[in-house]
Amino acid sequence: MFNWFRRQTQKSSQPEEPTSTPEVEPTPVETPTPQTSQDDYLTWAKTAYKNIQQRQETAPEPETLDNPTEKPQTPEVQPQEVTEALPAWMQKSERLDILKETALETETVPETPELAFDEEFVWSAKVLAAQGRTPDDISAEEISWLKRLRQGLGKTRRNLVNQLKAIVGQGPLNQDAVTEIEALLLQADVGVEATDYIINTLQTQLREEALPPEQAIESLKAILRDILDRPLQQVKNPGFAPEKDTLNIWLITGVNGAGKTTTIGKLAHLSQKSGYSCVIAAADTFRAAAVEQVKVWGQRSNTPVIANPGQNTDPAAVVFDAIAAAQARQIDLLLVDTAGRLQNKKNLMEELSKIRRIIDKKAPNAHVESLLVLDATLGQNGLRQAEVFAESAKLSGVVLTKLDGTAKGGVALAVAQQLNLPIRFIGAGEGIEDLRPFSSYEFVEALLNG
Ligand SMILES: Nc1nc2c(ncn2[C@@H]2O[C@H](COP(=O)(O)OP(=O)(O)OP(=O)(O)O)[C@@H](O)[C@H]2O)c(=O)[nH]1
Repeated sequence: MFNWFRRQTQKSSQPEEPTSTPEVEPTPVETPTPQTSQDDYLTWAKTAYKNIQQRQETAPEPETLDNPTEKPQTPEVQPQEVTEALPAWMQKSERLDILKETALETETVPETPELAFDEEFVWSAKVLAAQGRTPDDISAEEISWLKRLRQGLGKTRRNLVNQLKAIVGQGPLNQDAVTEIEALLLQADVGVEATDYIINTLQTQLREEALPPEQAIESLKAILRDILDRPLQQVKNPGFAPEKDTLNIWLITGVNGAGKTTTIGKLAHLSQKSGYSCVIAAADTFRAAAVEQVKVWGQRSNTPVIANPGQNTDPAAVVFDAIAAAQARQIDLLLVDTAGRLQNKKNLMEELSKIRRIIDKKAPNAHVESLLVLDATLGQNGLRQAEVFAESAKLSGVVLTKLDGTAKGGVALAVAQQLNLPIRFIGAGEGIEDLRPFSSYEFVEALLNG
């Protein structure tokens, strides 16, 4: 079973436990170094492709959610019924119908995607090779995610980065170049603070030595990675895997529409397929439709949803029930959906601290994280909302959604620089597979080297 949460994504970091057992005989292929030629990368990619194909040929039937080959250890928790007294406006919800329809479609999404040996495969293989991976231990899933990430960031890359590369690649920065770069970064919602930092650092480096274009780009990449990774220096767990043998509780916050429900569904799916049992608490009781939507995603990800009947019930009571259910079944991860649309900061703060109190009382040894879901398409406006949540919710990280199709992918840098919060997961599509743990290395490569 491939553990997405413990995947090795940086050259320096080691996985804490083996991510997968290679089923093919290892083929000796040199790990590429920064000086590696395109030919060597191509050889590496071809070997990786062959290995993936061999593994797929020998693998059992692809797992589907309808017919899992390895049943996730989810308990038979019966969620309390919520449906009996739906208000008329909700019963007619077209959005809900669409969600339900698409839920059925995605139930048969195969675990192992078909891959073509194309330019995107080679690019993805190169990103993995540069992180010290070997062609024997990479999976089709990883390649497929990198392809999606690269495609998702295409708009930002085209709008911002190609021009940026052209300017930075020219050598020492004159004042005109600085002004141009500044404008480009601000347009991509990188934010004033991160933009200033990038320009000052670049200028210092390029003033000290006139770097050839390729090296200048490498410098730029290092600066961006540094911004994205800096918030991790102050956290205890640079990785973000649920701890084994303890209850992990992740509070998912964010304004409605940011992609909270979708993120919960995708996270539940990701944890099940990475070997962690999961339960969802539908504690966004402010809106009855939110509970229904979470239940649809519970079905999609084969994850039990704990909910209370009726509208406007006490979210803390739902969390209480969900903790009891999770403890009884020794669940690894409890995902808590919280209400986003509370009238003011005071209400939000009160509700979140009430949930925290319940957790402290009922599960004092639980490992609690609080993740803010942010819509990347909102750019700087999203950050202002984030500040309210940051004050209310003791946030430990951000999930950046909707990176696909936006030209504002630069907001990731603003999140790290302005909020000083690590990005933990990114969403690059509406499907259940379109969310993965964040890697600054892969993000910057997809942004600058696509
Ligand atoms: N393109 C794209 N769309 C996304 C992504 N994540 C979520 N969405 C879409 O964003 C819309 C809102 O997502 P929800 O998960 O319902 O958002 P929410 O924050 O729970 O908001 P409410 O449903 O209003 O409670 C849906 O149409 C999702 O399909 C993403 O990564 N990419």
